[in-house]
Amino acid sequence: MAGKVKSLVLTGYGINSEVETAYANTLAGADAKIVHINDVIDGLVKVDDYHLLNFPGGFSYGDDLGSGKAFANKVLYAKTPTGPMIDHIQKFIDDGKLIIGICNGFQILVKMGLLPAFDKNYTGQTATVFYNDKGFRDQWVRLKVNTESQCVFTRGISRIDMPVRHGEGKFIPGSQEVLARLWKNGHVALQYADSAYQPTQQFPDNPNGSVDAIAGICDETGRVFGLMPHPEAFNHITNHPQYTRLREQASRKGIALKEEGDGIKVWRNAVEYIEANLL
Ligand SMILES: NC(=O)CC[C@H](N)C(=O)O
Repeated sequence: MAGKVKSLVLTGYGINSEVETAYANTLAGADAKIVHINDVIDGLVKVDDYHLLNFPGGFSYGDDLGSGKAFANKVLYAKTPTGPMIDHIQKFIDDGKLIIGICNGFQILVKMGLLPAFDKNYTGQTATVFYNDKGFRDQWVRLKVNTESQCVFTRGISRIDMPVRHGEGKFIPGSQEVLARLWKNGHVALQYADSAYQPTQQFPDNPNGSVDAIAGICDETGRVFGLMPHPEAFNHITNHPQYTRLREQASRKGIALKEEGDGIKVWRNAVEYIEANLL
């Protein structure tokens, strides 16, 4: 293995999860750097120098114009000294690199048109993430992973728990055709699930009313991934609301509970992929 996985965590006005997201990257073995989007636009930092690009959660630009919309437009229309920022992102994807968008980051990717993306066409919005059916939600959710999906970040995971904290997480594809293609092409990666880890439309297991209980999707390469729940917020087993029960169950069985939270697996998968394919 030559060198270390380099991960860029974008921040900007109103983003609030960049430190946790960088920490998750670090736990998974990446070298993470938090960078303000304006430093990328000014050419002080080049996305090209990194392998993994993180769009973290938050309330960018106060959620004005709809969550993520202003930040998305900034990425779409900003010019760096070496050309439009979006061209650098397109090159990043073409070079086989990885992008993850979490919560506000997912909203940004959707509103930029990076997700959903078909036929490697990353322009034009084909879905939205709209107001939750029942207002802002701050809770843990169970997620069923679509093991048929090519998503690199969810490899080897069949179910996972994570918290959500958002008011605009209702994923709505722009048409039935978009929804059908998401399923047919293995783009649906995560669905909100009930206690048997079956996908559900029932509140609060499905916290926002997302169509087909969709909580996360990827593109056709499996290297661009976005999700509403926060994997970075499950970095240690004690984050889990059932932690004491899990600890008792484990001690009854005489097994040691592993310390690391399941959310870190998402970045471990990314790091493993980059080490195998890009270093
Ligand atoms: N935690 C977040 O990233 C929140 C996203 C967005 N501000 C919303 O409320 O929907």
